[in-house]
Formats: sequence, C-alpha cells, structure tokens
Amino acid sequence: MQTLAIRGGRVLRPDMTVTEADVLVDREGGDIVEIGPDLDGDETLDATDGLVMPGLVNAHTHVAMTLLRGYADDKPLETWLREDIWPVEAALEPADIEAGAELGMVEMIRSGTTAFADMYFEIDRTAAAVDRAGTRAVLGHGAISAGKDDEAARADIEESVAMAAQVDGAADGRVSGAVMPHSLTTVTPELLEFAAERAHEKGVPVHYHANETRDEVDPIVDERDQRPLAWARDLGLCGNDDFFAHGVHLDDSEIDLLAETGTGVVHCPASNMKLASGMAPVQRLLDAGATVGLGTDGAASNNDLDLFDEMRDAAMLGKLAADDASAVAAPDAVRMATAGGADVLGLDTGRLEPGAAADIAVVDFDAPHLTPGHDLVSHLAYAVRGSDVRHTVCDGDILMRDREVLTLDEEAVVERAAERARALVERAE
Ligand SMILES: N[C@@H](CCSC[C@H]1O[C@@H](n2cnc3c(=O)[nH]cnc32)[C@H](O)[C@@H]1O)C(=O)O
Ligand SMILES: [Zn+2]
Repeated sequence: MQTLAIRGGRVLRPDMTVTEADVLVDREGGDIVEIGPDLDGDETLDATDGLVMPGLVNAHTHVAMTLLRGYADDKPLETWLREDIWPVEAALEPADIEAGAELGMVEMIRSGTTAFADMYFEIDRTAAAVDRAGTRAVLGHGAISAGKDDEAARADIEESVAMAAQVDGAADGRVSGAVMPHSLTTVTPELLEFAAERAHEKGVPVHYHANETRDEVDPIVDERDQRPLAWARDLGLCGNDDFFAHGVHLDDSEIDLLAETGTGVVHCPASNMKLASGMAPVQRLLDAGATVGLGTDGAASNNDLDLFDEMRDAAMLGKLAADDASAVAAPDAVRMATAGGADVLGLDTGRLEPGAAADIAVVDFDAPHLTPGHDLVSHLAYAVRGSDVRHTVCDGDILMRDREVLTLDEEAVVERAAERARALVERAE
C-alpha cells in the first residue's frame, strides 16, 4: 500500500469538533486509513498551522460558464437567461466546454473543492477535464423543451439519458452520470415524467432547477392548484437519489415532502441574491431533516466557484430569511458544504473518517484574517477564503501542493479559457 500522511495539523471531525491529529491515506485505494497521532506515510503533506477538512462539495454548478463570468450581470433570471446567456450559449463549441471546465477545475482545486455536480452541454468534454484535473463529479446534459418542437424536445431528454450512461464511471470511476431536465417550467410535464422514468430505469439520479423564482412557482400553483414539488413528486422527480437546485420559494408542505422523500436540495445563496430570486428557508429545511447541500450555480451568476464564499452567504442569508441571528450557524454552513453536499450527491466524501474517500482540503490558518483562531469552524464559515487552501487531495491523489496545482498547467488553462471566451462572444454577436 502506497500511503500519504497529512501531518502536523488539526482535523475537522464529522461532528464539527477539531482535534490535533494526522491523517493517513491509502493512495491506491483512494480512502482514509487512519486518523490519529504520529502517522507516517510514504509521502507527506505538511499541515502545520493548518486545518485538515473534507474536500468541499459544490452540489450545483454549470462549470463551463466560467467563460461567461461577467458577461451579463445585474438582471433578473428570465431576462438574463433569455436575452444574454442562451443566445451566447448557442454559439458554444465542444472545445469551449473543455476550456471553461478546466478553468473551473483550477478554480475549484485552488479553493478546496474536490467534487461537484454539473448541468451543461457536451458533458463528455467536462468528463475529460475532470479526468485530467483529478476531481470528482456528477455530470448531466441539461435538456430543455422551451423553444423546441415536441420531437426535438424529446430527443434532448434522450440525449441526457444517453450522455448519463456514457459518462458514468469515467475518470477511473470519479465521474457518475445523471439525467438533468433543466427545470419544472422549461421542460414539458410529459418530458419531465419521461426523464424521471428513464433515469430510474438506468439507476441514475434526476437533477433539475426548481422553485428558484416566484415567476416559476406561481404559474404552477395557478394552473395545477398544487405546490411545484408536490407536482414534481407525482411526476417521479423526488426520489431519494434525486436532487434539485434552489428551492428558494418553498412552503411547509414542500419542506416536509423533501424531508420525507430524501430529495436533495442544493442551496445557491450567491446566485439567489445576485438574481434577486429570494431567500431560501434553509433553517426550516435543516430543522425538518432535509438533505441540504451548497452550490455556487454557474460563475455567470455568482461570480466565482469559491464555496467558502458560499458558506458565508448561506449563513448570512439564512439568518435574514429566518429573522434570527442564531439560524444557519457556522457548523450548519460547513456541514452543508461538506457532508450535506456529499449526501445530496450520494458520494462517500464530505466526512473525514477511516474508510471514507480521501477527498481532503488543508486550510492554512497562518494568516492575519484568520487570527486569533478562537473557533476554527467559525473561521471556516465566516473568515476563510478559497485562497487560504494550501493543499487539495482527491481520491488519494494530490491535486494541489503548497498552492501549486499539480494536475493541470494553470497558466495554459487560464490563457486558453480567456482566448476561447473572447472568440465565443465574437461569434455570438
Ligand atoms: N440543452 C440545454 C442546455 C441546458 S444546460 C443548463 C442551463 O442552465 C442555465 N442556467 C444557469 N444558471 C441558471 C439558473 O440559476 N437557473 C436556471 N438556469 C440556469 C445555463 O445557462 C444553461 O443554459 C439547451 O439546449 O439550452
Ligand atoms: Zn443552475
């Protein structure tokens, strides 16, 4: 067994306590062997002054949208999608997806994110980028009916089913597939039901956007006299493995339904604030026992992929939403970004314990803004930035050592992405 020892630091435990310990990793098996004092390995990562924590899980993003970062800002969702984003996305080429995904991957590795769920186009290109980067992902082709005839809309769902099967198991098993109908309002009811059926036949999850804005919720309630997620459950979209993004506008009956069915909810606070979508009832979801993760959404509505930002946003917005400063406390925010996200995606990550996947971030606390360090969990939620991450490990492999990304050539990735983004916008205009 080839081992890696992460030595000299403190360790964040699944119960959110912090203890001094080393972590021993089986590099080939890709899992954690032991956590305890004085562990030696074939190779060592120095965690002095650091906190060893689970790699963060970005449970909803559109990673190649890094190319559209700052392309169109300060607009509500409908306008933003229809007038700006969808027209430029129509000019995307497969090589753009790969370049944008690699840029996103560098950003994630730098900020300690080791796993993500992605809904986008040409997902075999994203899978190739994940393979090179060494991260872990649940990938799906986003299928949409809006603007398409029945046949084309059905073919788009079929494409999503076929792509889920195609990417499943890629990157030495670090990639899994999901069927991803875009949302409850942009895919026809027949096709939502069809997507759920086909996904469950294949044994893969369904992932979609739901209850993001009032404009999405009200028409469903008016037309069906039913809450959107009750309707979604009737369509087969609320299985234990299924998950959706946003859930900003949820009533108590939907919150109970989500907890009962085990449907994963991905809270995207920055996107919700930026698009003025509203405040998700996160504390109520947690109180009900729902499975809640955090997502950045795409970099065009955030505008970065830093989950430490997202933790802080989740804690702050959660308090405003609940009108209660004790709501969404620091440990809750950290849990959502780690174990919560892993539970949403069905991954064996997000908790540092023997037998779990060796997906790990080491945060450097030797910094003025992280001093004096009364409470490291508080710092994680409120004071740490992605750039404080010193090492990133996924599946037992070192993706970043001493802030140097090892799996991708960062300079080349940044240059190619900037070039492809410029050419994309020129083609679209
Ligand atoms: N095959 C589809 C692509 C859907 S991919 C996922 C889509 O979600 C879009 N998207 C990004 N952020 C959000 C959001 O917050 N809500 C809804 N859609 C979003 C994104 O721009 C992309 O078009 C098509 O033909 O258009
Ligand atoms: Zn989204």
